[in-house]
Amino acid sequence: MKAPGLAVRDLTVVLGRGRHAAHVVRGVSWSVEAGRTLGVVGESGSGKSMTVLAAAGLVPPSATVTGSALLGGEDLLKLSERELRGIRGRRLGFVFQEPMTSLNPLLTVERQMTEGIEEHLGATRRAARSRARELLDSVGIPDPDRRLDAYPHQLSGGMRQRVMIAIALSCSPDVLIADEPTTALDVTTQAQILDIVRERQERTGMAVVWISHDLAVVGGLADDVVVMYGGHVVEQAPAGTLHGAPVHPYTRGLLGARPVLGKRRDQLTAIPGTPPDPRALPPGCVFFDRCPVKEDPRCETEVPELLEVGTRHYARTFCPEGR
Ligand SMILES: Nc1ncnc2c1ncn2[C@@H]1O[C@H](COP(=O)(O)OP(=O)(O)OP(=O)(O)O)[C@@H](O)[C@H]1O
Repeated sequence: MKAPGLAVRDLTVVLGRGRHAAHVVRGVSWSVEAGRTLGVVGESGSGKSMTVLAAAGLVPPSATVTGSALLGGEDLLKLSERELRGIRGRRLGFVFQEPMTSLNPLLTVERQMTEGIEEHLGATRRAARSRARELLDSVGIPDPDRRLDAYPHQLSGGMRQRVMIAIALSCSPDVLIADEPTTALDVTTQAQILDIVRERQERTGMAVVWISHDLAVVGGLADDVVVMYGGHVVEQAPAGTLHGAPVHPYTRGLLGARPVLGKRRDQLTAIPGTPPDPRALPPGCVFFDRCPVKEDPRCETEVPELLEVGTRHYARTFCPEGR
């Protein structure tokens, strides 16, 4: 049977209440099928992480979440915490940017890896250790037996991230959620980690949601890309379309800010200004303050809808460019 993908539908996350409520995810819909990769890009604070955390029931207690998050036919938002615990780590694997915050510094690599394998797959301690050894080997960790007995601080950053990936893959999840997993790593380790995920995906048909602030990284590995800004999806398209024919002024800005050969990152022209405060969103287009176009009288007063602008291509703007 084909493994199920993940779909979020009209997902909204509000943190806090009343006048100070922060609207951090606003009616977000996307889906990723088995064997496919969805890239989610946007600047820091655009709501990328909160969307997937909400889908997995990992939001702060002050959060109100509405909409749905379907894993196969099952709406994760309707499940109890206990049911979700059985799904996280087993059917949904997570890898975060900084493994030091996700790994427990007091437990050996072995313990952190075998816990989930024992709990979710019902393996014995011995079988779990053997599986953990295989997994470390499969993510390119040399001398896995020695690493199993190590504590996280005894490993390099790249190795810790490989351990995180091994843990995320340990129960063969239907969906891997990779939240900026390679941002802190050198380019060679980044490429190796992308390869590990891709190879696993080809073998098992796992769906992948790859979150990044870097459109160039995501463009190279995703089938489809969602661009988020101020809690909204502002553009969504197959990766090739998004790179070749972006229409939202924000996406066009992001692509302009992409590093090019021979240019250092700090020489790039970033989009001037800062993203909106989710506690005080503008009444019109969420990108209004920073938009170099804003030529439609509605830009300042009306929130544009996400409309179809091409084949499987959607944009939320009154000022589509480059068409
Ligand atoms: N635990 C929290 N408590 C309060 N506010 C939060 C919490 N986590 C995130 N936020 C806020 O929610 C908004 C969306 O954050 P989110 O982490 O989803 O953004 P992001 O696009 O993933 O950014 P980054 O790339 O920095 O992770 C931001 O304004 C952030 O400040």
